[in-house]
Amino acid sequence: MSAPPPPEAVRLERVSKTYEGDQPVTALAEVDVRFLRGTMTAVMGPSGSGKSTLLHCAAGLDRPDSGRVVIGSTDLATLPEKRLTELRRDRIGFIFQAFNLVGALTVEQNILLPLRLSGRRPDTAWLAQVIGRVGLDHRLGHRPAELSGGQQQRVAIARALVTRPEVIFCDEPTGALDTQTAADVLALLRSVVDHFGQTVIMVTHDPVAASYANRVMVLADGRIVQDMPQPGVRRIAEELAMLDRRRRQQQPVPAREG
Ligand SMILES: Nc1ncnc2c1ncn2[C@@H]1O[C@H](COP(=O)(O)OP(=O)(O)OP(=O)(O)O)[C@@H](O)[C@H]1O
Repeated sequence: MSAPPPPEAVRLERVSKTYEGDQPVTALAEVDVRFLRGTMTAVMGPSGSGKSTLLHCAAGLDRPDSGRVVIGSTDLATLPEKRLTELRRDRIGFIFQAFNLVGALTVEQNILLPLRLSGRRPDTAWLAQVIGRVGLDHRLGHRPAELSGGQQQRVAIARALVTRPEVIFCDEPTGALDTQTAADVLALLRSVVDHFGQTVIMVTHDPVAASYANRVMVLADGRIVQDMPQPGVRRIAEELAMLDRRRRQQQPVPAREG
């Protein structure tokens, strides 16, 4: 019998990343973190604190200098480039601020693209469920340019869900949207966690967006300095303001314990 899957969808163990150059920058410094299955985590922190680097290393888009990234039971360091590409295609979903839809394809073709690229047939029942959930039933034949920003982001979410990925990485998924549309998209992401048991890891600057998450992590200078279970908007805003004050006074920010 094979071992049961680990409770976490993604695990980072002492992950470090330095960008070399005239003045090397340590973007991540021995980051240890686990993201449990069926949860939504917001990753926050000031500009340059390492959020995108963490997301890219965790998603296998970039390799850390040291430490391990494990998705499910797969240690990414053990995979050659081709297998890593396949893993990203088959087991991970991406939702970015720029929707990255293909303009020449219809909504339906965009949603099905990841399956086409991996030569897999769509599971029609699942596809119908995903399209229904994102509310795009009546838009399948349209091209992205004919849709609003919120609708385009819904297409990107459906495209990220169609392969039933183990984890969905989002980078400012609501950055380009107005308040109401952002709220709709966040509620949708929340519902895919609650209804489909997906794992969502979302980088955001917005305390309101972060308040949809089960957990909010704050990075500063490449380290996790705060890790809060279900904080409200007010607590998140206070933490960020305190961090900002400390940075302006050039006080060191203590790393979280544990
Ligand atoms: N390709 C690169 N070459 C050199 N330095 C880089 C590179 N990418 C990122 N950095 C540096 O690493 C640090 C962390 O960058 P990162 O993009 O992860 O931060 P971030 O928290 O996502 O910032 P933002 O909120 O502004 O997007 C920053 O100091 C940045 O300047």
